[in-house]
Amino acid sequence: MEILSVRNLGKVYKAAVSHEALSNINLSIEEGEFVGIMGPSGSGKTTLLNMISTIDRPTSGEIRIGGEDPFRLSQDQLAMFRRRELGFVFQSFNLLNTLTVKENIVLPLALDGIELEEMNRRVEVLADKLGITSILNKRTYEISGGQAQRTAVARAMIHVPKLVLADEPTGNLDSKSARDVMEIMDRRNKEDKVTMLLVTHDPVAASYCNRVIFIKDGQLYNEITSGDNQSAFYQKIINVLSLLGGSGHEFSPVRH
Ligand SMILES: Nc1ncnc2c1ncn2[C@@H]1O[C@H](COP(=O)(O)OP(=O)(O)OP(=O)(O)O)[C@@H](O)[C@H]1O
Repeated sequence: MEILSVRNLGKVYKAAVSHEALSNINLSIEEGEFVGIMGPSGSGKTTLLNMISTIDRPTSGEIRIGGEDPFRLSQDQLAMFRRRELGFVFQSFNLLNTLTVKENIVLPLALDGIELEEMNRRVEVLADKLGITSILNKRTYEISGGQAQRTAVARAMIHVPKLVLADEPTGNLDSKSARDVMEIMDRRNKEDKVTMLLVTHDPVAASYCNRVIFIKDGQLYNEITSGDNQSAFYQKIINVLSLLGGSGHEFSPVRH
């Protein structure tokens, strides 16, 4: 089943000088896929993710998530749609530091009026899978960056969304924690069939995906799919990145 469909998508930022950040983007993501988006700085990755997240509106074209066009919904319906159908993982974790780890994770369920017992049951199962059971009652300032990101992954998945969107989820992590987080996302994708879309500069993170889509200057540039061998896929990613070019920090240092 197709979870995400993007058709002829375009985005123009209107300012004193208008800027066409994306043009004619077409892509489709099937249920259970784990897809990466890569491209040089300024190529339009965040713009694309913001529109799929429904945070920003396209200038042209169409986005459908689970068959629904979110931009046709009213403000209230859209807020509910985001809360129920999407899960978000950001580079900066976006956890509320007055709450405990557990309270952060159950927040989407609490907002939806799910009963306490059911919330506890779900959080226990997920915390066990993500290896964060022992920190559930800690405040977020008492945990490490890697633990914070695992907490954010749990929060993004607790309500079983149709699509989890991740923007540089390993951006603020050391290489060991980055791998841990990617392995956790990979396992949830494989075992629970969570559909995930990830924007990243990090070829190691991207090598966990089934498919990586490259964009350049606001247009689709190339797409590669993973075989069974993650190291070979990593090398394929590096090869496309070197063809794509780029001005600097975005493809280095290579953490391998
Ligand atoms: N709100 C905005 N107003 C005007 N131009 C914008 C706005 N947001 C982004 N842009 C421009 O659109 C282009 C794409 O930006 P975007 O942030 O999507 O790139 P990116 O690929 O995510 O870059 P990075 O990897 O550096 O985060 C850039 O040229 C950027 O300057």
